[in-house]
Amino acid sequence: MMDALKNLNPQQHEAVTSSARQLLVLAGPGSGKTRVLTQRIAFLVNENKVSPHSILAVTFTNKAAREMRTRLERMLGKGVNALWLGTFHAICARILRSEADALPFDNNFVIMDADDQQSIIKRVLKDLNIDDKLYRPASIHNVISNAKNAMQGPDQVKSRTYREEISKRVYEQYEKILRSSNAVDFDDLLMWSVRLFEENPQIREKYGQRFEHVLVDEFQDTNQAQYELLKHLSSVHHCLFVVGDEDQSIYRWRGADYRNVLRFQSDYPKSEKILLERNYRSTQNVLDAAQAVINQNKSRTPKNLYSKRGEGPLISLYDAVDDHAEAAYVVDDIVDRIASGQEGGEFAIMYRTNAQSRLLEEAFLRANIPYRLVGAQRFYGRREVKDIISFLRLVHNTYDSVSLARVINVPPRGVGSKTLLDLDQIAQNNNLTSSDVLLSLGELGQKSPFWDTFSSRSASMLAHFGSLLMNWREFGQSNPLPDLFDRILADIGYKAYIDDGTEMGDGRWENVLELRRLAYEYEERGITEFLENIALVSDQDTVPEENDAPTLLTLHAAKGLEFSHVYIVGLDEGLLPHSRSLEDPEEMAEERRLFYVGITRAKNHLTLVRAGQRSNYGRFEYTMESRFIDDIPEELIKREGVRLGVQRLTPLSHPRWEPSSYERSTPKKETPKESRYQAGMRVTHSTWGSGLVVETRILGNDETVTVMFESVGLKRLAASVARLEIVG
Ligand SMILES: Nc1ncnc2c1ncn2[C@@H]1O[C@H](COP(=O)(O)OP(=O)(O)OP(=O)(O)O)[C@@H](O)[C@H]1O
Ligand SMILES: [Mg+2]
Repeated sequence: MMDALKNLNPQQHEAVTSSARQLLVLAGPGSGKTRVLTQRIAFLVNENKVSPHSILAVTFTNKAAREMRTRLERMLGKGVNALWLGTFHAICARILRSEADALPFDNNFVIMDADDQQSIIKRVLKDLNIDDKLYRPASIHNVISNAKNAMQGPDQVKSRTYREEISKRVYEQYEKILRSSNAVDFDDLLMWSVRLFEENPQIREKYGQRFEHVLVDEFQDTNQAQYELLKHLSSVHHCLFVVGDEDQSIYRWRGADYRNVLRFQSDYPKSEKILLERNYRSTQNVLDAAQAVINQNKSRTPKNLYSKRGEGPLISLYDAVDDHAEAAYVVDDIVDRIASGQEGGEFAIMYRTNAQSRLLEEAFLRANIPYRLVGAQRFYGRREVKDIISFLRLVHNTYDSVSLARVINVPPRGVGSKTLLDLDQIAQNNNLTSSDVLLSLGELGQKSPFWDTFSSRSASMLAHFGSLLMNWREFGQSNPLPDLFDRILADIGYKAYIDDGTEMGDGRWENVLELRRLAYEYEERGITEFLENIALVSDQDTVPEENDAPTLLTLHAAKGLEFSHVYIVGLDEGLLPHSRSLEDPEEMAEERRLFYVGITRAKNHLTLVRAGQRSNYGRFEYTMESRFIDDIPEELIKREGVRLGVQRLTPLSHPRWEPSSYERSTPKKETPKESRYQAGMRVTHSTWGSGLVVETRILGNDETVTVMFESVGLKRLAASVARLEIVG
C-alpha cells in the first residue's frame, strides 16, 4: 500500500481520500487529526497528482510545521519543498513581503515582538503625558491587539469611556510609529494580509488560483482575521480541509473563536463532516478521566472516545503538604522511574502559569536531573541578544526607530535622552526620520545641514554613530551575514562592554556566541530570513528537539503534543481553575478545556498534584482542592500523600504535618558560604566528562554551578550532588 494510506482506520481513510471540496474533521484528542491531515497531503500529491506548489497547509506552531514537513519529505521526497506549510504568522509574513508594493511598508519590514510593542506603548504614553501606572501598557496593548484581530483600525475603536478614549489615542500614535519604523506587529501580519486581499481583487485572485487545496490543523483556535484569510486564500477553488476539536479551544484570550466551526458549516452548506472516535494515544483510564472532566461543559457536541490500548494505571493524585513538597514529589517520582529504566524524555510536567516552574526547576537542580524548560526566560528575551538583533535590524531597515532607540547609546557613547529627543524633533520638523538625520550627519559631518542644530558635542557623537550605520549598511550589501555580525561587534567593542570578566559577563558573551552560531546557519539565506525567523519563534516553539530530558511547560504550550507520563501540578482552586475565571462561566469553561488538553497529552500515565499550602510573598496560605478533581470518578483515582487540602474550609488551627518526600530530597546541610568553584575552572563529571565552569553562585543551601561540557553542552548542577572534580 502507498505510504499515504498506511495505518488508517475506515473513517481516517475516508477523510484522507474524500473528494468533497470542503471537509471538516471534528474529533477528540489523539484520534489522528494531525496524522490524517499530513497523509491527505501525501495522498493529493501521489494519487491525485496535485502539485505541491498548489497546496497550503497551516499548523499551530513552527514545531508542528517542521515535524509535518519531515514526515512529508519521508513520504514524498524533496518535492515537498514547493509546498507552503507554516503557521498563520509565517504564511502572512511571506505574503506581505511578496506584495509589499501594495502596502504602506516596504519588503524589508521588521516584525516587532511583544517587548518592542510594550516599549512603543510606553513611549506613546509618555508623549501623551499619561501615567503608565493608571493605564498599564499591557492592558492597552490588549485593546489594540483585540481591535486588530477584529480588523478594526484606530478610528473604529469605540470610545464610550475615558479609558477607551485613551486606548484609542494610543492606538493611533502606535500605528504611526510602526509605519514610520517600517514595522509591523504580530497582529498586523494577519490584519494586513486580510486587508490586502480585500482591497486588491487581482492579488486575491492570484493566490486563490494558486492554492487548489488549503488545509488547516487546530481549526478551533482560529480567530476572525484568520478565518477570513482562509476564505480569501481558497476563494477560487474553494477546497478547504480543516481539522479541529471544539473541546480543545484554549486561546479565547487571543481572540480565537470556536464558533468558526459553525460559521464554516453555514458558509459551506455542502461541506462534509467526519467524526473520528478511536483514540490511539491514551489508555482508557486517562480517556475516561478526560471525558468526565469535559462533560461538565455545557453546549458542546458529546463525543465518545474509546481506546484499544487497555485500561492502563489509575490516575495518581498526590496531595502534597506545600508547594515545595509538590515539586519534590514530582521530581522524586521521576527519579525513581528513571532509575527503573524509563527515559527522561517520556515525562512532561505541566502547569497553569509560568511562575510555577521555578520550584520545579530548583527541585530538578537539587536532584541533579537535567530538564527542559519551554517558554520562560526565552533566549531571545535576553539583553545582549536583543541588543545585537536590534543592531542588525537597524542595518537592515534604518527606519526601525525602536531598534535605533535601543542601541544608539550601546555601549554608552554619551547620547542622552535629551539628544535623542532633539534628534526626533529635528527629524520631525524636516519631515524626515531620525535615521535620515543620523545618516546625513554620518556622511557629511560638519557639512550636514543638521550639524549646527545640535551642540557640537552631540553633533559629533551622532555623526559618529551615523557613519557606523552607513558603513555597516554598505558592508552588509556585499558581505555575508556572519561577517556583518562580527564587524558590528568589533566596531562597537561589544565584548569588552558586556563581558566584564565576571561569570555573568561570561554567560552574556556565551549568548552572543550562540546567536552568532545561528547567524552562520543563515549565511546563504541572508539577513531578511534570519530576522524573520527570529521574530516568529513563539513560546511553544522552544520545545527542544532532543527528547532525553523531562519537559516543563504550560498547559497552553502543550497543545498537539504527547508524552508517556504527564504530571499536572497546582490542582488548587485559584490556580487551576485560575482565580481570574471564578466569576465568569465562559472563562471557567475555558479553564476546564485547558485541563482537558493537559490530561489528553498522556499516553500511559497521568499524575495530578496539588499542595495544601502555598507560599505567597513569604506567607503560607491554605488552598482548596481544585473543583476539577471532583469531576473525575473516584474509582479512577489512586490517592497518595497527606490529603490536607480535601478540607474545603480554611482550618482554624494549623495542622502539624510530618516531613515527607520534601525532606527526603533536601537533606539538611550546611549552607556553603563561599563558592568552591570559579568561572574558568576545568572540571570533570562522572558521566559527562570534562567541562569548563561558566558561572557559579549560591542558591538556596547549595552552590549551583553552570558548566559547559564537551560532551553534552551547557548544564546547571547542584555542587553537593554533582561532585565535580577540579582538574589541575
Ligand atoms: N490509524 C492509526 N494507527 C496507529 N497510530 C495512529 C493512527 N492514527 C493516529 N495514530 C497515532 O496516535 C497519536 C495521536 O495522533 P494525532 O496527534 O494525529 O492526533 P490528534 O487528533 O491530532 O490529537 P490532538 O487533538 O491532541 O492534536 C499519534 O501518535 C499518531 O501517530
Ligand atoms: Mg493534532
